[in-house]
Amino acid sequence: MKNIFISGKEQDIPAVLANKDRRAAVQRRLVADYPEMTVVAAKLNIPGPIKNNSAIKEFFVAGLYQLEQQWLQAGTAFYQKGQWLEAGTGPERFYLVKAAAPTVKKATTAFEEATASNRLFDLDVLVKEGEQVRPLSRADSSQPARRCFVCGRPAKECGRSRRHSVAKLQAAVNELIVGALATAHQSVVSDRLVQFAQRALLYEVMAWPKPGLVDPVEHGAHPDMDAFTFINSSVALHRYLYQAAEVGMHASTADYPLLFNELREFGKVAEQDMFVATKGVNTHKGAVFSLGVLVMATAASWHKRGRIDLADIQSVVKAALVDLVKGDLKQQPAAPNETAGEQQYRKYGLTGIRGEAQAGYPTVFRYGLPTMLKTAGTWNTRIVQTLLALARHTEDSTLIKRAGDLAILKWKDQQVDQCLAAGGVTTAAGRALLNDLEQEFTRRHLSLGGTADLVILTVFLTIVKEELADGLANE
Ligand SMILES: CC(C)(COP(=O)(O)OP(=O)(O)OC[C@H]1O[C@@H](n2cnc3c(N)ncnc32)[C@H](O[C@H]2O[C@H](COP(=O)(O)OP(=O)(O)OP(=O)(O)O)[C@@H](O)[C@H]2O)[C@@H]1O)[C@@H](O)C(=O)NCCC(=O)NCCS
Ligand SMILES: Nc1ncnc2[nH]cnc12
Repeated sequence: MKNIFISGKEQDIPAVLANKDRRAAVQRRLVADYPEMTVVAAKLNIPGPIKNNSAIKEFFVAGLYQLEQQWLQAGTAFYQKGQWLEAGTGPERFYLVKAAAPTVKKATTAFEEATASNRLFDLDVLVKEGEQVRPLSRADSSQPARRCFVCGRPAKECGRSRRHSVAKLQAAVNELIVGALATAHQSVVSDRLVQFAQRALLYEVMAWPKPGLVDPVEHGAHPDMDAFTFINSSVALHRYLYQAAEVGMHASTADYPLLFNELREFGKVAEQDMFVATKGVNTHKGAVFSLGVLVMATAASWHKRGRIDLADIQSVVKAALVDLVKGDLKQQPAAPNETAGEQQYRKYGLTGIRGEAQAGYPTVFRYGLPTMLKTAGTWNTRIVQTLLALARHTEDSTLIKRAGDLAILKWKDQQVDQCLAAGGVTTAAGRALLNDLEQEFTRRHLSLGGTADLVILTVFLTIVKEELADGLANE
């Protein structure tokens, strides 16, 4: 296990005593200046000479975030009134809370007792007694005394008798902080994956020109939606994307097909959320499925490896979807509300999005990602160039459905080849061809809806690689 105590500046007794005086002065001033509020002084009990470093500071801030959530949820008004995060003597923060001191004390004690690592917090609730300011004790409100985080006996007993060596105390604190930070990192990574996924949804619709797709300039191939419909849809998927990240992040089993079944139930609700947000228009049906799968797989892979590894993310997808085609698509007579994907499987044997997904999105990994990673310039340039690369290699079931004929794939490939040969979006000649093609798709009511989903997945993985790969390694 990592040892957090290898860094940090050792403190001597005079430094600790001087800090105690400084704290007492601040507390006296706050209590005098804000008589209508209760003052809370937050610090940590860190035994030994090292009392602050980046891990200790991060632990302190993450813990107090939980305390603040607790107050917010209880409807308790509060605000911060100064903090010393960098102090060598340990991080400290002061709060003003709009509630009676005994009520605040109950809440802070509950926080200190909520988890093993929260026992390291020392939250003083200050009251005025005559001219003196003193912290309320747990005994004042008949609450159980603080317990030692090494042996569970009353902490005062262990402290007075110096029952445990500094090395032993530090080892216990180390274990608590390392464990708590690993949990905090999980929720930071989940939050970031959700942000990346929503950025991917929004970046894709922003890029222009995109033949057969909605962009901010034109949406002739999709008259029932525009860029604003996509904003509504992307925002509505927030809760689902977080659920997808959490399913992967807390995977207690490598039974990935089971995780996929769990995700799919959330996905069905998300699809309904999307239809409510778009007033019945299908903006992101394919993306709900595919982006949910990738967010879950990225979280599960990070949880397993403690770092970002694109090849491993792909193998988690393959493991999770191992039975998708067999389970979803069966050769059977046409059903009344058959989807385009089901119909194309029955008529042509095409496995569509399910086949692509089950194989671990090979089109994204083989064509999308390499193009996006090597294309320089703005996101617009990278996305449109990637759209072309993906379109060239995708059997887009939305395109086939709109054309009603498989021959459309050959025509699409020829058009894309011409654009790419002219440099795609990176040259004036390529852009002219792209503009013409956008008009042609509109005129013929053709769509590249399935390819758009693969663009979204590629943007997501690119952001994961470029913004998460080097940060937040889960040590
Ligand atoms: C597995 C599902 C995706 C379900 O598939 P389903 O059988 O319901 O539908 P499919 O027809 O197979 O395709 C679904 C969407 O997948 C996208 N897609 C198609 N081909 C590919 C491909 N090769 N690679 C990647 N993605 C692909 C495509 O989505 C885009 O197109 C949408 C616009 O198309 P459309 O709705 O047809 O709209 P219009 O053409 O405008 O309609 P008309 O005007 O003609 O009426 C756009 O939204 C893009 O996203 C396909 O649409 C999954 O949904 C599923 O499992 N469903 C079952 C329920 C469930 O479990 N849901 C939860 C999922 S976690
Ligand atoms: N920009 C877009 N236009 C049409 N369908 C899409 N599905 C996902 N993105 C899309």
